[in-house]
Amino acid sequence: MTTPPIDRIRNFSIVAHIDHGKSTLSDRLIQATGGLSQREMSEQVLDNMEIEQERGITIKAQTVRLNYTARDGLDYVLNLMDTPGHVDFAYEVSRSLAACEGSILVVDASQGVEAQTLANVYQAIDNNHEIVPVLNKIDLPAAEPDRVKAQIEDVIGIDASDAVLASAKSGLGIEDVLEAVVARLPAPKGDANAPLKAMLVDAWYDPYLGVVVLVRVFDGVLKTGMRVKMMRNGSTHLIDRVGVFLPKNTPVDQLGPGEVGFITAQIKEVAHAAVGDTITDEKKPTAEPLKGFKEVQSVVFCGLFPVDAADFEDLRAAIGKLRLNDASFTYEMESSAALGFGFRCGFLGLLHLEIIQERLSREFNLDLIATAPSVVYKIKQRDGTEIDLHNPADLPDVMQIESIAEPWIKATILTPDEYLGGVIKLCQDRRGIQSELSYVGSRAMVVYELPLNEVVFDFYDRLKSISKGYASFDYELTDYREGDLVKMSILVNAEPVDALSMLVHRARAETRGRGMVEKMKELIPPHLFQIPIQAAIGGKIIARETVRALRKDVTSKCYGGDATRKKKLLEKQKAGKKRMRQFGKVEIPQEAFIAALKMDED
Ligand SMILES: Nc1nc2c(ncn2[C@@H]2O[C@H](COP(=O)(O)OP(=O)(O)OP(=O)(O)O)[C@@H](O)[C@H]2O)c(=O)[nH]1
Repeated sequence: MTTPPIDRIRNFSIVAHIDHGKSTLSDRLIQATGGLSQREMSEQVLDNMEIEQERGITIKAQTVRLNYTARDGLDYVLNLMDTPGHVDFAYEVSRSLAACEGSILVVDASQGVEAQTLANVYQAIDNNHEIVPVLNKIDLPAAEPDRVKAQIEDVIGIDASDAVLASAKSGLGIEDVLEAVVARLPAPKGDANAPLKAMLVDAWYDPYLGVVVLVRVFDGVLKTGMRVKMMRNGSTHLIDRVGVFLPKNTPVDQLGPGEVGFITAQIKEVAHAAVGDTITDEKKPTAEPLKGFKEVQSVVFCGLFPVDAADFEDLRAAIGKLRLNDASFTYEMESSAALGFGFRCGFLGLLHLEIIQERLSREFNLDLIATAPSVVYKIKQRDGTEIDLHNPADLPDVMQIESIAEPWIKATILTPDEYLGGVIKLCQDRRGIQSELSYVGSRAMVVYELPLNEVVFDFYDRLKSISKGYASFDYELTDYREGDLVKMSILVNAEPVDALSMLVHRARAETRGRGMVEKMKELIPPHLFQIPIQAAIGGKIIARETVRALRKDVTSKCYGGDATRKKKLLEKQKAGKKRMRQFGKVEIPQEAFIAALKMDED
């Protein structure tokens, strides 16, 4: 395969809200350009991780090279860069966008513009992208292309008069999309004779190829046998393979300016290939790296402990494996008085946390207890030092603390008008400060400043239930603000359960404390003695419930002497016990840890 002339290359990504049809459209584009047979089409190609398919969301950016003969009779190479749709992976989105010259904006013609559409399309505009709006799902009776066109112009401020009408499902308008990419998106620019300058767009571990690095070449040429240097960490590597995805990986001789493809270079760990880094020729390096490299930082932390302490080594191995393929996930060992040995893990956001947790239990068969998710607090101490606190259990003595600051976000929520009241109440309850309220057709758009701490627990679930699933939500971190934050402990039978301690705002402590002890009361089974459950700030009890004493004997239900039935019940009880945790004299079921953190606030 030879290098295409640069003016016949188009690099583009697709930005869309979840469910508006990005994956279906991508598959159609691949099919229409001959990359896939009908049979291969039956499985969506770009979303290839099991959880991605189940949840229908895209996590890792992938890319495909499409060979397209346009209506002008010329052959083009179109590189479609897939981007993750969720805010947790915003940095990966921004790198993918920086590797392209244009975007297709997919909007569901029956739904219209959503919060994530806005966030993603503004990012594309910031990257100077030319944007082709595509109204998808026009096969639906509820499709209103004219209204949605007007909405795109109103809200986003881009010309939508020549938006492409398409149905990724029926295949309608797919060729128009390809023609629009060729005609309306600019070709890349670059100098083949300049020193190599390529962007590391993504990296992942492949069981056959090892660490695979997705690159976009800006200047110069990448070839097998070259020694390259990662400009940021200074490491050098011998390139042993250069290729493109068609979508199957296919070797090529070289990648020139404007091209997108992959390399392998016997890199040991994905963590050694930092997204956003500049790759150059070791012998003839470029003078300046590409700008905008950013270290990805964990935003949400939580502890993960095996339910059965004997599984600790398995957990260590599983976490190590996941980390091989996900450099944005961090961990270190942690020990808890209540839960024994486990790991303190850092995530990009809540969805990322849930995905990792789910993979650990599903792919590695581990029963885990997750502690309350926590954000990173900045603590100023009286002696003038500052610390970043990842774990509420490590909070220094109050006497040493000068102030505590917490991260705040700017949240954009779009909701049908009838749920606006509920949405506003939720934001107010979570210490939100309203900064904008406007209408986009019949939908309201509210922008709130919110403490991230109030969002990490169950904000998203609450928002979905208040709006019957119709509200959409997006956020970005803005700043750190000092707050009146206190550490709340939960005591079960007078013993603090460290895994449940958390920092809360003083004004919210009582509500949250009461919610937690009520939930715990429902979930802790009666024992032979009564069990007080308390929430406390320092020595002060702010909420209390009691689990009444009861003799628990499951076999009392079977009168008569059926010995096998009795034995079965006892076995069941034993299996149930394995999912319990012993705290002093009290056993707490695993679900209680998660449920205690979810609040009903109606
Ligand atoms: N009626 C109709 N349904 C469509 C069309 N395109 C996609 N869908 C359906 O809409 C749903 C979402 O489509 P996806 O392609 O998975 O959406 P997505 O935007 O990739 O979602 P993420 O991967 O989460 O970003 C699926 O059930 C599709 O079958 C279309 O043109 N018409």
